[in-house]
Amino acid sequence: TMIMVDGTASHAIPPLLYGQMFEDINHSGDGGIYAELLQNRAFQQVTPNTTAALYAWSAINGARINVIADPSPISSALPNSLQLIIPQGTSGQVGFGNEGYYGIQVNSEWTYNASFYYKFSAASAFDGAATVTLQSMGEAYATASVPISGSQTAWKQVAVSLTPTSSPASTANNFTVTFDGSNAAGQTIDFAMFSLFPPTFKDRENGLRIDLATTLSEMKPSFFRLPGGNNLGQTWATRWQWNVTVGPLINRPGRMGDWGYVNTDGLGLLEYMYLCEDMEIEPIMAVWAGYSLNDESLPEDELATYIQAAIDQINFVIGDPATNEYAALRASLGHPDPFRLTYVEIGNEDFFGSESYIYRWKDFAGILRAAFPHLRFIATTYPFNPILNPAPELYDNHVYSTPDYFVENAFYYDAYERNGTYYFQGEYAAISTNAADVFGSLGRLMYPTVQSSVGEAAYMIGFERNADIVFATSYAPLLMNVANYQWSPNLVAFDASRVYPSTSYYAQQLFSTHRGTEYLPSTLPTYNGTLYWSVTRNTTLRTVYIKVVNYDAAPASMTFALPFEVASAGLVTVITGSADTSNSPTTPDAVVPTTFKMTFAQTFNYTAPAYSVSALTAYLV
Ligand SMILES: O=S(=O)(O)O[C@H]1C[C@H](O)[C@@H](O)[C@@H]1CO
Repeated sequence: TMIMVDGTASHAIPPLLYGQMFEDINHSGDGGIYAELLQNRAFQQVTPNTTAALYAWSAINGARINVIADPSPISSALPNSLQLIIPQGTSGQVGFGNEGYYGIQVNSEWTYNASFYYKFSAASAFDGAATVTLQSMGEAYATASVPISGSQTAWKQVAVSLTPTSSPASTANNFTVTFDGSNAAGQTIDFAMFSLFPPTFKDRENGLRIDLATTLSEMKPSFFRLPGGNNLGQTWATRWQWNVTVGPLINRPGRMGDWGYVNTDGLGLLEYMYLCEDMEIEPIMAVWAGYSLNDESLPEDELATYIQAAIDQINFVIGDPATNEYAALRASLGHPDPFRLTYVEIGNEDFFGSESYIYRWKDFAGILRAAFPHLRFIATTYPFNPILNPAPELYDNHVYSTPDYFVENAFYYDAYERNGTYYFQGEYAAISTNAADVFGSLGRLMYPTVQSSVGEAAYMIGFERNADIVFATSYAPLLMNVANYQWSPNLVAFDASRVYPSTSYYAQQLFSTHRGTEYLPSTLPTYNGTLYWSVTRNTTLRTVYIKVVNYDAAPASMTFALPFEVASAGLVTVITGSADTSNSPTTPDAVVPTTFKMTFAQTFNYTAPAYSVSALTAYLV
């Protein structure tokens, strides 16, 4: 294949072309990137006096534990507490433990911060101590003692640091709080708001798990879509409410997320903004827009409260503390300066509720555009279907399908009308090999495969060729706790101690780290073929990037004819492997990018391996 490259750029590569879509699905947040190690730490959204309320907690050595609706709760947001009764006649260490989110990594290089609140519902003469440990099967890796006084009838927070003496390979460890049964016999003690944190990304308080945040950061994304796809809330009752996700953790009630588990909202709006700030990326932030399942959306005359909530949410992020109370709240929480924000999404996948979106978009976009004229608002129905007023400048397209679909549709955006509308490919992934049952189980992928990642890459070549109208793209979903997930495949899998970047993660990383600032037209790939390429240039770095995608089972020989000179010394980074290969916990590095030196000339040859994604880097002379 002979490819002629044009030296005149046709369009810029927009700054946000590659980024990340986040929502708390598959324990992406709680039990994932949010670094809290204890599951069900505050008994949020559980029914007292049930076994389920004790999820992840267990009694030790004869203790009796129960989640109660506390008559004097730690806060109105956290009505439940854990009541411990130490029966008469017990001896040894008696108390309770937490198993974490399917394990707890114990690392002797880390100092852990543990804390909890306690009170005695009735004053007692008890004057002793709680032993706090990180342990497995009775072997304590870290131990600390906390004075506990029976005179403490009001809630009191206690904190200890734990430094393990070894790093067990297994993550089957527990956080425990116990008492010496002999001298604590007969005591009843209430507990609330437990927390156990390891060191965090950029040392941020209430922050992020370092290995996961680092992996995401190393993909060099430019944006972070939050707080969700579906987890924005598909019903009024379960909607995400920004204002109850900020401030002290004991004031955050949490909510039942859209994926079947309680969201603590410890990863709240301010934490999301710090994530963006610490990863030097900008948010694409959604506001809940009155959508309900089965199109039982809020009627137009009930929207005002939620439009105001959206205004307040935006002001919390970018408002002036001198003039806006929610911006002042941000300042009081330690961040007086506004955060970066350009893009605000109105709802999520409102094509499921497009009839009501006609008025919901009209009112949300109309009022928010007037309130924030410099922000850009994204519609989430199908483009121009239905027709919306005011006309959206931006649409968020989502597509999940087979690897073949992405190859067959590599020219999807070439056919789009250029009419001043720009597109966010906010969610896409090859999720199944079975076109007849994409969302079902037949052919569904557990992890991305070389074939699915190469298929996606063909589609991504189309993003660059059409970056005059495609301004942002992100694979979805981003994260998956392999111990408890609701959706597969995902970009990055993880367990309690390890991160497993997928073949699609490496493809995303390859495109994102070889972006260029402008697109150079070239001979068009064959429509519905197996070989795709794009040429971009970074005028500042004086580099030329050529991405090549070969979806064929055979290598592809190519000749590129450049209209300018390049240095002979260049590089090529390749991702390749057999079609069905995945990176997984059992084969974490089955496919990783490899980089080679490559000799360039104004006309040069390149052979793309079978099933491969390549990024060639040449240097202008
Ligand atoms: O069942 S779907 O609608 O396909 O769910 C998808 C679309 C939604 O925005 C996101 O939350 C979810 C997984 O990424």
